Amino acid sequence: MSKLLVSVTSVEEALLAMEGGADIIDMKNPHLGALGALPLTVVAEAVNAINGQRVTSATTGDLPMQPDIICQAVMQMATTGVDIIKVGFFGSHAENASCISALQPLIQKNNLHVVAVLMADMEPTLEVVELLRQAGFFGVMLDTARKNGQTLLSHLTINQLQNFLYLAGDMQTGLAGSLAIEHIEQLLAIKPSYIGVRGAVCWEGSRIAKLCKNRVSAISTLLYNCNKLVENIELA
Ligand SMILES: O=C[C@H](O)COP(=O)(O)O
Repeated sequence: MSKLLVSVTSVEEALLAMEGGADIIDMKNPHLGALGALPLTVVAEAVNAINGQRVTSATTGDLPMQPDIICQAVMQMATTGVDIIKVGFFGSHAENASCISALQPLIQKNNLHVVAVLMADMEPTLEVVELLRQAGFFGVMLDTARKNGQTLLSHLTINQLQNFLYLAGDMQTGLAGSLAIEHIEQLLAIKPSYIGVRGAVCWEGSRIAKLCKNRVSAISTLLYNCNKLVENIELA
């Protein structure tokens, strides 16, 4: 069963997303980029408001791929009590690899659940997925760095996405990148752990507009029905 991750910008939106049926409440500031970070105080308040009723995650920002900067951002975000910390990998393979090596001991020592976000529109190398697995990352997801009307599926085919999920092995997997309601069915057929959305659940489909609870409910219901369909096809 694939789950629904919804990115929110405030405590108010976190509660609306939960009421609308989101499984993972993801704290993010879309005004500051693809993975813009919210202030730690806002993340901590939202985590308290959700109070264990849903899994929470938060992004550390569109940061330069420098190990000290990335490690510091992760440790700061960990102080909020959020369940999952999402780190964007925006660099070359070598830069990404050095940040993964630096994060490995932090993840192990502090038992952190870190999800790496790879950018489908920045030609990520698939070798990085194996490095993440070996370093003890909790998960890996694909998103798009440029929110310019193109979607995840403008950059990768379903077969390429399926290969990505296969390479992730037992890590959690997420697919995102300006996804809309019409993408859900084909993506659920390849069974990622979760689908991530922001723009699709905001007024007028704009990721910087306010979150709309009815849109969250619509996608959540669609996800439920598609999951059931996939299950029934497998049983038949
Ligand atoms: O983590 C998921 C994202 O917030 C996706 O944002 P988007 O749907 O606006 O590309």
